[in-house]
Amino acid sequence: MNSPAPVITIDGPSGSGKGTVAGRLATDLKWRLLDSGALYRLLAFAAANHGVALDNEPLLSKLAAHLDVQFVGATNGKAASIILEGDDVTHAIRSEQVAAGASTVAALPAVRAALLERQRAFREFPGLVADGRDMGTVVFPDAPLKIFLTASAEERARRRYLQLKAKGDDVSLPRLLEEIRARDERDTQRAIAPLKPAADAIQLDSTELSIEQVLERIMSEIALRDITG
Ligand SMILES: Nc1ncnc2c1ncn2[C@@H]1O[C@H](COP(=O)(O)OP(=O)(O)OP(=O)(O)O)[C@@H](O)[C@H]1O
Ligand SMILES: Nc1ccn([C@H]2C[C@H](O)[C@@H](COP(=O)(O)O)O2)c(=O)n1
Repeated sequence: MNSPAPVITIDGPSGSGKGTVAGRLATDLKWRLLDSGALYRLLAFAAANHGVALDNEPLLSKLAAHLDVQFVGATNGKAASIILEGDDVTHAIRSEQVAAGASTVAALPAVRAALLERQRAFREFPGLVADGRDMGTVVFPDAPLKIFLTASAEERARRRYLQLKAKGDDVSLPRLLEEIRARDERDTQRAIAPLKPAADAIQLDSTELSIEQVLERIMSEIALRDITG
């Protein structure tokens, strides 16, 4: 039997650097990228547009199954733009408000079930880098390399603060820390597919590491396992 395309999963809490590292890896390896958080963000955003409450599980799961979304320019690396129902929402889905909504709808089992196959469909040769919360535990349990990337909540809030400030947003560091802690709590405590390292994941604390150092560590794990697409 032919082996499926290899997958490198990168899971971890908000602000640990998953998206940045996954995007860089996908670009360097020339593999596809799955930003699974974007799907939950898109669903929360679409729910607000359609006036669907964030606890209406039957309607949200229908919306998730029929989400009209295109990742434009997403052959590898990050999608250049994300189009939802014809509108460019690339930047709009990145707010902390949408993130909180995403974390809320993500706790609903029917929503996760509706998005499962859509995520698995990203797996194509030469390979896939998948970033999220349950990539290694639920979506791609057979991935040959699983990374669980963490950093202290204070460092993650500081990174988010710098990121939003650079975009010109008016932000408060204590408020961001509070939001990060609330999201950590929701993502780790939910009953279904909670944020946790897979038993065979490599745990990497990036609090005191640069992005380049994180990438070097992951590249050495790829070489060690002889992973090729
Ligand atoms: N090791 C690092 N050192 C310093 N800054 C970092 C590091 N890793 C990521 N960053 C910066 O932190 C910010 C958040 O990173 P990123 O968006 O990749 O996190 P994330 O884990 O994907 O978060 P989320 O789950 O909320 O999308 C970005 O501005 C990124 O450049
Ligand atoms: N695999 C995933 C990806 C994301 N989520 C939820 C939980 C997050 O707080 C939220 C936004 O994700 P982000 O874009 O910040 O990575 O979406 C999840 O439950 N499972």
